[in-house]
Amino acid sequence: MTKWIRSAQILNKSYTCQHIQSKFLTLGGSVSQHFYYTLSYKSADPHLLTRSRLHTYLTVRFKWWSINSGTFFRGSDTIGPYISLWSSTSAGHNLIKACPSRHSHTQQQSQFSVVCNDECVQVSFADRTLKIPLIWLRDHCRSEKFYNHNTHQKIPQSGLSELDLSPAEICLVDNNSAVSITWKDGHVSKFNLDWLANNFYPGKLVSQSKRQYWNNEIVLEEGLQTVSYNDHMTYDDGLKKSLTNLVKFGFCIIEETPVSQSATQAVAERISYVLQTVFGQMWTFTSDASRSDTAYTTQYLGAHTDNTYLSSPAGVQVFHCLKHNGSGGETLLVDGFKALDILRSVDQAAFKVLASVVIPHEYKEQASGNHPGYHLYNLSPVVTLHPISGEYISLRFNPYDRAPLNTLSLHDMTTFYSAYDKLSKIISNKENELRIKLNPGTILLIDNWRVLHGRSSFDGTRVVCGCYLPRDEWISKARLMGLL
Ligand SMILES: C[N+](C)(C)CCCC[C@H](N)C(=O)O
Ligand SMILES: O=C(O)CCC(=O)C(=O)O
Repeated sequence: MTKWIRSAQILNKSYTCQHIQSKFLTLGGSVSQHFYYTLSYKSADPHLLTRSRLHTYLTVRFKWWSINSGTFFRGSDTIGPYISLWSSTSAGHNLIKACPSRHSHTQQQSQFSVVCNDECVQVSFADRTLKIPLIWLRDHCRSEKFYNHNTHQKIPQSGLSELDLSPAEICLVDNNSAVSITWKDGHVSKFNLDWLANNFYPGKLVSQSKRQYWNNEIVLEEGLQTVSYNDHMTYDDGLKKSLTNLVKFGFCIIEETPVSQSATQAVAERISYVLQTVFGQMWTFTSDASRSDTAYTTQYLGAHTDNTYLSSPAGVQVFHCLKHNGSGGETLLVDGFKALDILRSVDQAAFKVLASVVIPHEYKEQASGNHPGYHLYNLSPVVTLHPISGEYISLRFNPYDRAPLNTLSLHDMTTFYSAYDKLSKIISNKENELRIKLNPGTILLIDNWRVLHGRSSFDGTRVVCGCYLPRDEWISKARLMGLL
């Protein structure tokens, strides 16, 4: 069992080297003759010491060593802009942060420190600290022995949980931009620190930082961002702007498009292939009651998301109004993630209910003509969150397509209806609703996992075409364009 020397916790106080050495001795450590010490004087971390508080400090060079095994464990003093060392003692966990001796690299480098004990490696950056379990690091080794860089696939290791994963050695390499771990079986794993920051949770909440939640006022203040058909179809920058809007607002508008289903298909296929669903690939609908759905009427449709009865709802819904010679028929849009933010702020318990209970949705249609008949049915939570970051992944909200509720206990039923009603009220609040009249030549693409859509009732002849795009495809396209 490796036990590490631990040092005094140094936070916004001034210490002399003697005090620290005595601290070491009381914690059962021993101090080598090379022991000199410089306190950190530059950091984004408000807890760390600032130059103004520093008086006379010796420079400390230290080596990590294990008391029991007696072997040197080189955590060299070139570790980042400051040095951290700790050990698990009865005194509990203390951590020292200090910048290296004057001989080390400049302070401009990103502020980080790397600390290891026998369970995890702690990487402290200026804005966050990641405690990364050693088993995770071994599992994510990117050496050619355990990872195929041509196929971007792992070469699986078995029995990780039975291995002794306390490292034989750990040190910073590649000009302190990577950490190298030598395992007891002799295998060496190297991890770029930026890669760790980007791939270990609590990870970067990229899409939340790239998303702008909106209500009516915010989105109109921002101004409706549109992209011309020509730009969308001709230039990658045009496509990138469309996808940027889709990521940021959860919808995007393409203008000056030819008024046809084929042009609508071309706009959609610039992003990904078109999904085949019970409504076909490209669909055109009007108020002829030809299908078993309210969309095929002139009635008002409250804001909802589509395909809640599918195990994976369409990622994007595309609408293009080809013709309307009457009144009404405005498209309603609501940012579902803004609505969830509002619910969470006013009633955290209700939010948690909708992120935990599972409810059924269905699509039922009798066989007729060239339709074989359908009964699509799916169980899912109203809200899906990332299990670690808490980031919103999807909102499934369609009061029209809810199937008989048979998934809740009597107690849970009351809390569910109360929570669902609260979310419904937020969604139907006009302050959260954007109304757009889709005229021929304007195509609307909606992130169906985030933004709800509906329409006001209408009269006259109204013909709308569109399609569904798969979630994974458009997200992949946005990721490849650096938008996520
Ligand atoms: C879009 N199109 C008119 C073809 C079909 C509409 C189906 C709507 C269905 N209630 C759902 O939420 O999925
Ligand atoms: O008719 C419209 O504009 C919208 C119809 C709708 O909400 C749907 O097809 O899901």
